[in-house]
Amino acid sequence: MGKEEREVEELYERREGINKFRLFSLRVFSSSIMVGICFIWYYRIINYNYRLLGYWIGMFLSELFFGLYWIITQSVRWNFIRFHPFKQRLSLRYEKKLPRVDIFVFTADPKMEPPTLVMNTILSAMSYDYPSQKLSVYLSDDGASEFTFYALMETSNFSKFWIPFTKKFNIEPRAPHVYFSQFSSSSNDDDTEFSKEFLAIKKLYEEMKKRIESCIELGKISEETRKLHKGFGEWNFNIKKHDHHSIVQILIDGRDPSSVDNDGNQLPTLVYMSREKRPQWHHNFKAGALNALLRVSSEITNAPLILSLDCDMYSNNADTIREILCFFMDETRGDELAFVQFPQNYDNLTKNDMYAHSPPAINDVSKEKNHDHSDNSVSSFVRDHCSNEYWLFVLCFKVELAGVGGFGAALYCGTGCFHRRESICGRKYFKGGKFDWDVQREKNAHKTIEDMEQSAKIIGLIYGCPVEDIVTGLAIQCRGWKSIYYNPKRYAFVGVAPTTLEFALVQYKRWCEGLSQIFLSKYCPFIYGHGKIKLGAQMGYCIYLLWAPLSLPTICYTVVPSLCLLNGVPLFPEVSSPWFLPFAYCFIAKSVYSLSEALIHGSTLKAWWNIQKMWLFRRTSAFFIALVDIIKRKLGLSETTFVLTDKVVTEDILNRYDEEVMEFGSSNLMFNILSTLALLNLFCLVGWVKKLVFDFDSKAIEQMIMQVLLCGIIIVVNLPIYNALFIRRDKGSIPTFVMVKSFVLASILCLIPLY
Ligand SMILES: O=c1ccn([C@@H]2O[C@H](COP(=O)(O)OP(=O)(O)O[C@H]3O[C@H](CO)[C@@H](O)[C@H](O)[C@H]3O)[C@@H](O)[C@H]2O)c(=O)[nH]1
Ligand SMILES: [Mn+2]
Repeated sequence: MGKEEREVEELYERREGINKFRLFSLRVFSSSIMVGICFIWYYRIINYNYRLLGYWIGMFLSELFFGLYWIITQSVRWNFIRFHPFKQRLSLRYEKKLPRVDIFVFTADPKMEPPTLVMNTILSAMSYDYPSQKLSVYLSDDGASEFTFYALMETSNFSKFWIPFTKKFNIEPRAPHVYFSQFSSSSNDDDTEFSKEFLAIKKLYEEMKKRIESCIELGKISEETRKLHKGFGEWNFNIKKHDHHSIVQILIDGRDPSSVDNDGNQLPTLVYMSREKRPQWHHNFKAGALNALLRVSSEITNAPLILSLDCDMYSNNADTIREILCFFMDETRGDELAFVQFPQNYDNLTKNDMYAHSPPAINDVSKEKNHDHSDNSVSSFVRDHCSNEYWLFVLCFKVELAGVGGFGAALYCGTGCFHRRESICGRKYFKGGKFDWDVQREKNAHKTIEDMEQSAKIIGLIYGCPVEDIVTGLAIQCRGWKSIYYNPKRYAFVGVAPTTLEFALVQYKRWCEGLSQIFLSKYCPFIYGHGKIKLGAQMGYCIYLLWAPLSLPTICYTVVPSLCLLNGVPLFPEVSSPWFLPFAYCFIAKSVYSLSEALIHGSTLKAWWNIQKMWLFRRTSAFFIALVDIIKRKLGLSETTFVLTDKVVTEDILNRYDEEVMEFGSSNLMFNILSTLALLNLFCLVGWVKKLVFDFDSKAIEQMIMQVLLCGIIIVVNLPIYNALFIRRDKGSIPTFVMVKSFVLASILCLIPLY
């Protein structure tokens, strides 16, 4: 048994005992919450309130929705699968037969996504620890920017130095910018071979960066530079971002024996593409770009495996391709696998992850003892019915994604995903269909670069794949394929998370909108997936697809109890009543456990708090606006948009981000909603206290205690908003007219009589 296999074995043994006990106690706990929920429903029904019919219905529907949603989220909590690749076995058995891999990188705007950022991703992709002649990197540029093309040309030259350097010294990560910022100097031993080469390559990189940046600053590319590559000729025509012909430029031809790096090794193929766009055609955003690259790459390299990456997602582990091949080439289960999705990780998170981009990850290995190494496959596949993170069910992304993965139906999330070309291009899976990794390139063997560029431009008008990432993944699964969610200890890909609250919410709004569209379309997992994927997986999908309607009960719960508090109407049982117990139990049990698990996993109290806070903000603002937009689109009043996440911000904003001060400095409608809700709750609690001072009534306190607590918690969650409204004076505070609007709105809501 090799070292890596032994390690896995040991981990399994250690967990065995704990696991059984934990599984049992988790089931008991889950059931107890379910009982609590049923009591809450029952309480609400028997306490029918005809005087406040509207509010009563609101509360009842909210509690019903929360309860049902909770059941749906349970589907993914018992069913984890851990995957373990055995790279040594792979190399021993298949080193000669490794398949070719095409890597797609997407960029859309040279201002919001600076070319140097994109080039770091490209360079990390070019230097995978994998035979270069089997690797091709494609850049799709939806910005149709000459600067991006120029940057790619510079990159193709720099890669001749960079790739051999990374491989010779086996460095990580292989994105030069990140690498140099992590290892700023090699000062201690100044004349080793490494430090000499380190300094030389660093200098080369910095020079290249300077050339690219000064060119962008200048706003044009000099005539001398333009002479260096025929590709610049494409920009001799009138090119606008959304109105231009198709551009395909092969910067490095992997077949050409003279395309070698400084050590004489073959370079990977490198291609620039900007698909044709016309104002009258819908370009379908990133999905359109992906389809265009599918067609272009099928003409040029046609590799059986595809990795798609956002421009800011650099590769953080040079072994990743070999690891996922252990799954794809697995002798027993490999043939049914369509894609392997990695989680999104970020390297610009603050200490307590202020915007809750990345909840705690699954990082332990536990399982039942039914794993099987005896089949001697190149990967091991372990079913695991619970995980430490079970309790983080205050909507922990990674638990849920891993849980859906447990049904063999991991979601395709758009980036950091390896696809089998066949499956993404629409083929159905059929049992026993053996797959040939050795697809020949002979189709193109005798073509010149020019021929290939020409034919690649005209291929494929057909939209084989539906527009959305998630829906594409679902469709693939419904064609019989399986997928894996793989979360290795060392991050495979690392990207840039939004650094302002606005962008953080805008991103969620876009996701939420797309996801709900799926639910309402013919792709609704319960209908489309019926009989094709497991019920658990259908429910797993719906955890996300139901985000938009989730906004309504949440808003109801932040508004109605508080307004009723102000008007002296009790909505919940009083403390001395036995009905108080289920409410208190559900709330406290969930919070205490999620908190303690977060702490056990090395997360901070503040980080846990930030997760709770951000989910309230997302649900009440982003998801609500998304819901409104969905309804508008259904009525034909608006169109789908894709608001790109800005990857650069001013220094001012960055400083506040590093200090974990929330950034509101914009008049986005979402901030209106957030501050209105915050003020409303403040007014209600203050109004109630005022009444109490004038007219003390201990019965009223007892009846209202739950509403007071709820209102109080909402106020505490909203502290950063009051701060941004009244105290802060920097550019990140809430603009005055947003404040005035919210103030007026909250006051009106408070003044309306309940009945
Ligand atoms: O018309 C477009 C719009 C976007 N992109 C690219 O798509 C990627 C994602 O865009 P970004 O603004 O960074 O959005 P995020 O919210 O960070 O992206 C997440 O959400 C998207 C779906 O909403 C997924 O496609 C992404 O993979 C996922 O990382 C970037 O590389 C863009 O260059 C295009 O190529 N063309
Ligand atoms: Mn992004």
